[in-house]
Amino acid sequence: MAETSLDGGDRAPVVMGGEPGSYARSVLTERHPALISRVRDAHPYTPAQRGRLDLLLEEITSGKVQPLRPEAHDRAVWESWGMDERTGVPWTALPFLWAESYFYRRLLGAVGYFAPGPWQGVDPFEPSKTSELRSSDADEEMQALDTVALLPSEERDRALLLSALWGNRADLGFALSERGGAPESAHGAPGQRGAPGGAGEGLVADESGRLWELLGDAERVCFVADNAARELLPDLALIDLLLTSRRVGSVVLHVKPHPYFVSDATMADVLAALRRLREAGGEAAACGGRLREAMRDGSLAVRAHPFSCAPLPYSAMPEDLEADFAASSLTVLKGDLNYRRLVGDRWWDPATPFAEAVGGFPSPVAALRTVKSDTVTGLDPVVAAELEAGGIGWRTSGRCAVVQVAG
Ligand SMILES: O=P(O)(O)OC[C@H]1O[C@](O)(CO)[C@@H](O)[C@@H]1O
Repeated sequence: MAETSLDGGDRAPVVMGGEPGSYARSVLTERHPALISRVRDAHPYTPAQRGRLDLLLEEITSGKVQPLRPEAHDRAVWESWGMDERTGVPWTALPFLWAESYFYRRLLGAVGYFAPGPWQGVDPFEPSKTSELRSSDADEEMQALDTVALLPSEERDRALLLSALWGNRADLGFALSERGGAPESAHGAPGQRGAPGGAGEGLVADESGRLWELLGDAERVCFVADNAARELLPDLALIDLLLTSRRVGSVVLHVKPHPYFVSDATMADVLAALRRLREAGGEAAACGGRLREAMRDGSLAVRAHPFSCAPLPYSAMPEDLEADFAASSLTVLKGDLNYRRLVGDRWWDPATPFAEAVGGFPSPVAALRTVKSDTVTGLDPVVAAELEAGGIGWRTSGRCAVVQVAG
């Protein structure tokens, strides 16, 4: 099957993996091989596991896409997500989103994540997630919650929102790319992160006023998480704010059913983050304790839907997931990948209105995202022109962020 960037009718062209010199191509041809080397060293994998990682490396660098094994538990699902049509195609001839997503599925297969046996369920990215969770930066951020708790409510709320927003720069996959930004510089004190400063940096679209309005009336909120550790900690603090001070009745936290895109949060990561909060003392511990109670009484539920790891846009979501979002007053989507799936991973003109690009979602939806890939919408035309005048590097530096709302 030969796919082209124009598949999908009159919408903007799909971001393909192979465009020479593109960011997408660098992810597929540089970052993914680097990631395989890193995973090789993450755990004392057996010769068989290392052999499968080597084969995967060969396949993604010089081979063609291979299908999942016939006995794979999710083979039928991947067939329905387009695996058969793409089998035998060079990796760089695929849509970027599909290629990335399938790569992570194959990586887990190579280390035996799904197969019965001692390695089943062992997260290849756990060592890096854990070291980030235990870092002194994470300590400082949790201590900062003591100060934030003393702020007047409006300032406190904005500080927690911005903290969750810029927490999205703490993305371990992103850190592997030389062309990506430097996550370690992403974290100032909460409340001071609205504008890192300088050209091509900071909050380039801010519809947080509308977001707070929607939250004011919200009974139930779906919060679709992105990364674990240093992103999940401030996300949990924001969820705690919604459940306590903002009086949202219930929050459904969506996480990934298995490790994905290096640092994406799973249920195990939620539990690790809750433990870390509770061990931190002060306001962080109080927050962790409240969230633990909220999970126990059901006001905070966690879901891990298979479609959360699908290589497809949200417009293709199954009915049960759609019903979950539709039952919410608001869905908050964190991060770059969720953004790409929300508007479609396309070369939008960045001044295309966000709601037009979303095109329809079962509930009002808000995106909290630092910009780490080429898909951007909803910018003021003047801001977009200024950013584009400096080249397209701003789209992948992680130094710009957006808070955008549709519905
Ligand atoms: O963790 P986030 O914000 O979803 O970012 C992940 C992003 O990293 C990349 O893998 C590379 O930028 C993108 O493909 C993806 O959108």
